[in-house]
Amino acid sequence: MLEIANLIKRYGQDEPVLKGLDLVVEDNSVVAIVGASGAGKSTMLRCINRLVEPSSGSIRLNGTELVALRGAALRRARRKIGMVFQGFNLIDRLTVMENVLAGRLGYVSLFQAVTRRFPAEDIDRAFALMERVGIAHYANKRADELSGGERQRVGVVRALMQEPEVLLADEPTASLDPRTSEQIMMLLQSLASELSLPVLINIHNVAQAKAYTERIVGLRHGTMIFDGVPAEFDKAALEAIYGGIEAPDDELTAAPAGIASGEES
Ligand SMILES: Nc1ncnc2c1ncn2[C@@H]1O[C@H](COP(=O)(O)OP(=O)(O)OP(=O)(O)O)[C@@H](O)[C@H]1O
Repeated sequence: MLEIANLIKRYGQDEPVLKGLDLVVEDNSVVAIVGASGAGKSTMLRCINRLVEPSSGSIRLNGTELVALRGAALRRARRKIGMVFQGFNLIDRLTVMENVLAGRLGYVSLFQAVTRRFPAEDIDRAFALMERVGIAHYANKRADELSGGERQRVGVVRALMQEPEVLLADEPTASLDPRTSEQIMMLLQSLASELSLPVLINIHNVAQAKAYTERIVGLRHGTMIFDGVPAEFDKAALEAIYGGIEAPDDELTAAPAGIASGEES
């Protein structure tokens, strides 16, 4: 379970970008974080994995306070936080398997990492996860030979190799076509329940947030102004969050293509 309490982040002397956020995400729960550009979505995710230092507040992951951690304790805690990125963040010249095994770097010795002698159980786990998301047959392909959707699956598997206790996805579908985006959202949704993980997804596409998550959190200028189930996310909520500027009307109604067939990949 992820528990965020009174999280404040101020960059320099500027007005806080996060103004006292409270959010509890249970295991097995997929939450979409929506909000206009600059609302603080990325800052929130980055505070959780401590790529950004919170100014104050508390972030607890399964009881461990992350905000207080330093040095080796912080490195150990970071292993438990899986991250999926908009741009995939793969190493192009390495194979799929090598990229996936990078998720184990926090667990193996420097010698094992440099000589790429990963334990057999890591290789087994890598194959099992690649099989699960449908990329096992690409294990020896270079990452830059894959399509965007395949690359994002590699990114997801790499995050899962960390044996994370929470999965954070920052605009994971923004570089993908609509159909592939839906497949990745469905995958994240299924993995949350299969692995009993809390999953937080920053996402601009409100229709996808509504279709593939069970809870939507809306940020505006660093304050949470909506927290509810997709059915409650109506035009008024959209207006409140985006100020009527950014999201067109059909954001709420666009029917994702994959839903009708229930397909995932
Ligand atoms: N390193 C930084 N230093 C100073 N200000 C920053 C820094 N990172 C983000 N900000 C500011 O914090 C605010 C929130 O940014 P953030 O990236 O968290 O928003 P966002 O909701 O993720 O936006 P987007 O949807 O465009 O990614 C913005 O005003 C941004 O300019």
